Amino acid sequence: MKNISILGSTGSIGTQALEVVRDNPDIFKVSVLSALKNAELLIQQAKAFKPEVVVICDEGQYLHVKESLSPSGIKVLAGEDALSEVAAYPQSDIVLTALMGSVGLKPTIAAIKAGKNIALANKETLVVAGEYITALAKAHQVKILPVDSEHSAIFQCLVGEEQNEIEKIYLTASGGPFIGKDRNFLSSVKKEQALKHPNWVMGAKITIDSASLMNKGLEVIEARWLFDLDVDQIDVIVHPQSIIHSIVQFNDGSMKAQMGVPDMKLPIQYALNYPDRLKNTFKRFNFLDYPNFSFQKADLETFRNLNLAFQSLRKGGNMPCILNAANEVVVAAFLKDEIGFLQMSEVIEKCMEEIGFIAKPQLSDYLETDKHSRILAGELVTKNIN
Ligand SMILES: NC(=O)C1=CN([C@@H]2O[C@H](COP(=O)(O)OP(=O)(O)OC[C@H]3O[C@@H](n4cnc5c(N)ncnc54)[C@H](OP(=O)(O)O)[C@@H]3O)[C@@H](O)[C@H]2O)C=CC1
Ligand SMILES: CC(=O)[C@@H](O)[C@H](O)COP(=O)(O)O
Ligand SMILES: [Mn+2]
Repeated sequence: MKNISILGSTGSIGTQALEVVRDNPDIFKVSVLSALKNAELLIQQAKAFKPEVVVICDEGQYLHVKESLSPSGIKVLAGEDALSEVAAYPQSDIVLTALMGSVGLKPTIAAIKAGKNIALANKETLVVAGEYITALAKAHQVKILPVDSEHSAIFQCLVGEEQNEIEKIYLTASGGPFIGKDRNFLSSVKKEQALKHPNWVMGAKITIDSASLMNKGLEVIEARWLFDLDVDQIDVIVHPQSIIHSIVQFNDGSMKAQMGVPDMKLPIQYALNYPDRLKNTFKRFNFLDYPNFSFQKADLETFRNLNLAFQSLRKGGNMPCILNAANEVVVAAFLKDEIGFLQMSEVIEKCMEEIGFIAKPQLSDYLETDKHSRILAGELVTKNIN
């Protein structure tokens, strides 16, 4: 039996992970669940899956969750710091980081230090501090098992290829809802349009990131650290069907791709039960449903975020951390109709120009950079509103 902690259990990845657990009661048991503010769903999940402890980060809802769960004997903790406490929960074998944003960094560090393997959905952690996290995982001999569909694809392609050299990888991108659109069109798009991802149903933040191609930018940085690649070994190819989840090209030119219908339950299940595959009833791919696969170049002129992410990775140091923090602020602002779609890149670029560059950041530098970039991005958003 594998004991799983799910940080962010009420979100898109968290709820799908619980479906995987529900379908495999002899294999998985839940130790920890957490939510930011969705107390009702957290209570419902706790009653159904009977973890030992739950965290409600919004402290104002602590009493409600505590009272609702008191007959069950489930321990209830509140506040963001409690995430790091439960990430190190002794009974758990693996921590699924399904939190949204750089808030995932500290609990991931706590889990690694406690020797837990990480099923990593929270890509922002590797974007912010990839060098630090991968070195820490190595030092503590813990595995970082990718959940992100593209990285799970690469990871699966690399099984049995440990001795072989990767020439490059291709991360596939759907292109999002605005594929083929120009900047004139993008200047007036609203969140309702941006939230309509063509192939995946996901949380709001990552869905906006997909629409702006920032998601692919974050994934390029995530791949650099997960697979120890040079930035020039990572390419993005737009594949609107999202069937081929990503591709590895080896040094003999041979390419391996992993494919299947878009369904995050598969990479979640693969990470949680790695290295063994589990039989399931997920929808199977049918070639005849897809007579045409297509591929195209990513439009980096129109979708500047992807370019900014590449630039940040080339520059290194705390630059991806600046990019990520600014992006989290502008996406939240766009979701509140406070700024336009194209202005998101403008604010991020300004933060990358103005926040102090640190070539070799320590953990404290990442935390400070995250804070400063958020403040500046917030000011730039406010200036834009007034
Ligand atoms: N959804 C997907 O298909 C994919 C997601 N990912 C990555 O996985 C991560 C999660 O994505 P997704 O599930 O879509 O996101 P959601 O927004 O659907 O869920 C986020 C979860 O984290 C909690 N949460 C959000 N903010 C905070 C915070 N500040 N403090 C504590 N808890 C918080 C939410 O609680 P509450 O519900 O109470 O708000 C919820 O449980 C992201 O990093 C995303 O990029 C990667 C690949 C695919
Ligand atoms: C499901 C998943 O892994 C997402 O990150 C997905 O890749 C988003 O799609 P695009 O960013 O390619 O539009
Ligand atoms: Mn992805």
